[in-house]
Amino acid sequence: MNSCLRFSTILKPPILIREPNFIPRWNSKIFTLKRHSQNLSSCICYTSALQQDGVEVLYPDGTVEEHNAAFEVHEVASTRLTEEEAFEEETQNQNSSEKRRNVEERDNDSRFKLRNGREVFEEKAYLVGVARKGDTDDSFGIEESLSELAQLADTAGLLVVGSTYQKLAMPNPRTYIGSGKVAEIKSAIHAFDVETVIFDDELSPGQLRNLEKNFGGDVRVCDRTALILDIFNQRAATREAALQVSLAQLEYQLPRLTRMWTHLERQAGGQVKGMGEKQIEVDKRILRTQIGALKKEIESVRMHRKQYRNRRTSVPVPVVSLVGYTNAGKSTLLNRLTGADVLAEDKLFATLDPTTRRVQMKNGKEFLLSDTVGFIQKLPTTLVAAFRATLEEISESSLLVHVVDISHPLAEQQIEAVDKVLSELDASSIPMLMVWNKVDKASDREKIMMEAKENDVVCISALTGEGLEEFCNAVQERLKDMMVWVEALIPFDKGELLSTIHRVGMVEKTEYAENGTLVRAHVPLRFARLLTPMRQMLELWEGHQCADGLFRKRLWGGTFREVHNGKYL
Ligand SMILES: Nc1nc2c(ncn2[C@@H]2O[C@H](COP(=O)(O)OP(=O)(O)OP(=O)(O)O)[C@@H](O)[C@H]2O)c(=O)[nH]1
Ligand SMILES: [Mg+2]
Repeated sequence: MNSCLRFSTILKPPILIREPNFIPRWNSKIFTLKRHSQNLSSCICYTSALQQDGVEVLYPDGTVEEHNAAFEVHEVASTRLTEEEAFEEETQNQNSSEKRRNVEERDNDSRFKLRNGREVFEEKAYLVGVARKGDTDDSFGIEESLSELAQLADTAGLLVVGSTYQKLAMPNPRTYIGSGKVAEIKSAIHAFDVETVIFDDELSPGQLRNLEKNFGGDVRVCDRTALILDIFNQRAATREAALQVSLAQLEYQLPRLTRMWTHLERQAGGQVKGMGEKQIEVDKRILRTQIGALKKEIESVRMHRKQYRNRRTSVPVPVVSLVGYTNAGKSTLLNRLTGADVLAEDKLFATLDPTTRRVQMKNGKEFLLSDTVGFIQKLPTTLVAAFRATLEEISESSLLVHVVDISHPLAEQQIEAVDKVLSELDASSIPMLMVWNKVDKASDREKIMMEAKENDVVCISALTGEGLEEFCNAVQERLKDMMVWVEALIPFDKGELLSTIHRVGMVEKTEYAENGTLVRAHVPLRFARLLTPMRQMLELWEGHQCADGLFRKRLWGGTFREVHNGKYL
């Protein structure tokens, strides 16, 4: 006969003991949990679970308590079972454990979500922010910043279960937040089964380590920077983007390496600190070598891009770059104007790689429109530096179009954040056209339209197509402002140059002469350089020395004016 334990009562409602990978076994016992001699409630516990420290008891009303010394655990009874009873008990236990496993599996299965074409496990995340006392009203408020962090977490495939913030004059150098807040978050971790705690600001390596120690267990602590790097990592679809993200991640990891080696110190009771330190040095060296190799590879990508851009400038169509806050609608605008098929979705950082397409206007004019990665407040500097190859596309364009989601409550702050990144990229001096997008969604539409008129801003809806013709005209006008005035004589055998002038420039007048076509037009500076020989031909053709020794210049319409030392008389 099997020796089995018999339980005196089956207690209801059942209370779950939460233990990772815990599978109830048939030889479980029934205990009553008592605290301070007062019966809390009876529950089913498991020997193995109770033997561990820090076991949590989840009550049916959702409250959670940690099993510790405050509990007295009483075994209610244990008797021997007959073989039949034991069999029945075993079957019942197996059934219920199977049910439990199924529920757990279903729970886990439902947390696998498809993100950016990849299946990710939706970890439970808790968000933490700090409002600095003295922050100006025009900056992102803590609640808005946390709601943006929640959007980032969602984009990264995390399930946000709660958030909190603290107002501080200065962040705590050890734990970033105060000890009371740390304790509060610890309770939330237990209550919501949190797996990741995300801080809205960049944490120092020491703060990360201390927080992880404080929160204990398997809770992962990370900051906004790590989250953004993670999103970029998930979204990097091309080799160039992948290289740049890897570089940014390694640069971010380098000062944080110590975290990985603390377990050595712990294992040895802190006595072989040197052992961990040596290993850190070795690892830092490995990381630095990897960083060096990546930088070299990125440099070759950068050179390749540059060559491609140079080839493109030989066809002198002006390049207009779309810049703006992430999710402003840049890719939607590019798609709408060019029929491109760039991914545009209600997620942050949908675009990482630049896409350039030709925009053909109704009047036959054209320009190249380039869409690239969006910006965000507190954009990690490592990321800006690593994405220099991609972002050079912006700094080398003729015109920037700053796309703003005007329906966003923090549109003004977003504009400032974009301007800040542009100045980091030394792109502030490039002429810019401001475009307010999503006017279809804006609540105070009339007011916005009025303000736009006063500030020389174009209002559009990339989604509905409203204002797009006005947008193209405005781009054309801005490009014209940047063009130079040329008069040239284009030989008849260079007909393709003439059609390019019509395409990229603003032609005022053409006239046929005996050895070519006379053109007066505004053309992009780069193109004007290409026309230099033809401008000289015109000079030669126009100016001729007369018998009196003076040069006379043939003017448009066939009249001549006298020229002396290059000046009209
Ligand atoms: N209502 C409305 N929604 C728009 C408009 N333009 C874009 N959207 C939506 O805004 C979301 C973001 O659009 P995207 O074009 O991906 O934005 P983006 O600026 O390229 O974003 P990133 O690539 O993340 O920098 C999508 O869900 C679009 O459908 C608009 O004019 N009106
Ligand atoms: Mg985009």
